[in-house]
Parts: sequence; structure tokens; C-alpha cells
Amino acid sequence: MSDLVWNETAIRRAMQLYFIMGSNNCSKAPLHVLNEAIEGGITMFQFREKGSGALKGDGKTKLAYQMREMCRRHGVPFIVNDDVDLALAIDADGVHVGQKDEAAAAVRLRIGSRLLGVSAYNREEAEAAIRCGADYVGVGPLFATKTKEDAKAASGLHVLAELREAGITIPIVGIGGITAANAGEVIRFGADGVSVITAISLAEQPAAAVRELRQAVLAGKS
Ligand SMILES: Cc1ncc(COP(=O)(O)OP(=O)(O)O)c(N)n1
Ligand SMILES: Cc1ncsc1CCOP(=O)(O)O
Ligand SMILES: [Mg+2]
Repeated sequence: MSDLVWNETAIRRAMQLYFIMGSNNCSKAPLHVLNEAIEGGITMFQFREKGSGALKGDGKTKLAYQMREMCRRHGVPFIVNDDVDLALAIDADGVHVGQKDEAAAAVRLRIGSRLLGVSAYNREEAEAAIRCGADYVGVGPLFATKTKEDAKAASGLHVLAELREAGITIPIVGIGGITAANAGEVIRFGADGVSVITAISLAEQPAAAVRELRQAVLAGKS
């Protein structure tokens, strides 16, 4: 069992640079990309194996397990997207679900004290996620993205400010079209961190891309 202890400070810290990836998001070997991203300083990782060309069955489980091992060796929290059975089978540190996935309240009951992340597009969805026991919400897509096949229209950054002005204090990570050029603004509008797929997974040098993103996040906090 993972020995990570989650309190709000630890969650906000883990949100800072949250890398998400599946094998179909990169052009180099996924384990190599993850290793580079860890070397660069990601603070959390989500295994998101879905979409065209995604691994299934044993291949998916094997890659998830190898990635979990790599993250655990380096103290990086490992989250599984959508697949609660897989998360439990490989002893992940948490699960992330969206509005069309298994209901967050049911997931909370199944995963106990593991981390629960829930996607929210607006205030209503964020408030419902909190009622269901979410530890953090992933808000977006903030900017246009080609990575998620069924993504909604980009909301823009104002949704982050709206959530904070409504008194929502839960850790928030922004998602969708985030790069080093806009990550600082995501933080300034109220997020605790940024979650990123292609800006790292398709970077020529993932470690350097992570460092640039972290600098932008730190600048947004200052
Ligand atoms: C951190 C984070 N935020 C949002 C999402 C999106 O989840 P969802 O809406 O369920 O879409 P899929 O990723 O499952 O396609 C996320 N994965 N992570
Ligand atoms: C999973 C997900 N949920 C909302 S946007 C998105 C994709 C983000 O990918 P990228 O960082 O490449 O825009
Ligand atoms: Mg989902």
C-alpha cells in the first residue's frame, strides 16, 4: 500500500506540475518520456490510456504497473484516469474521474483514503464534486486542445476566478492547452497548479519542458 499521506498542503504541492500521459500521447517510448519528466521535476503523474491506438488488457496493465513503479521509486504520486479497477489492482495513489465516468461518490467509497480527482467545467460541477468527496478538481479545458477527442469548448481563465470568488477553496488544477506561455496566468487566476499532456509528452526534451513549466508556475505564484 502506498505510504503517501494526503492533507491539503500536500495536495496543493502535488498539483503544481501534474503530468498526464498515455502511450498514444508520445512519439518516443512512454517510459523514457516519463523518466525524463520525473527528472525535470513533475509533482504528480496520471496514467491516461485512452483514445485511438491506446493499449488494452494486459498491455495496459503492464505499462501502468511499470509507470507506477517508476513514480514510486521517485516519490511522485501516481493517479489512474477513469479505471478504478486498475487503480486498485496496481495500488495506485489515486483515481481521476470526469462527469461521464463512474460516479465520484461511488469511487470515493471504493478507493477509501486514496486521492480522488474530479473534472469540473463550471461552478455547479465543482460544488457537486466537493459534495461527493473530491480531494481536488481538474478545471478545463481552459484553452483549446487537440488531445482530448470529446473535449468541450475552451472556457477561458475566468472560470477559475469564478470558482474562487464563489468561496471554493478546494485544490484546483487547470487543464487543456496549457504551455509555459500561459501557465503563469492559470495560477494567477486561482489554480494551484497546471496539468499538461502534450507540452511535455511531445516535447523534444521533456525534462527541459518540465523545468520551463515549473518556472512559469512559480512565477505565477510570486
Ligand atoms: C487533472 C485532470 N483534469 C481533468 C481531466 C479530464 O477528465 P475527463 O473529463 O473524465 O476526461 P478524460 O481525461 O477521461 O478523457 C483529467 N483527466 N485530469
Ligand atoms: C484530458 C483533458 N481534459 C480536458 S482537456 C484535456 C487534454 C489536455 O491535453 P493538452 O495538455 O495536450 O491540451
Ligand atoms: Mg474520464
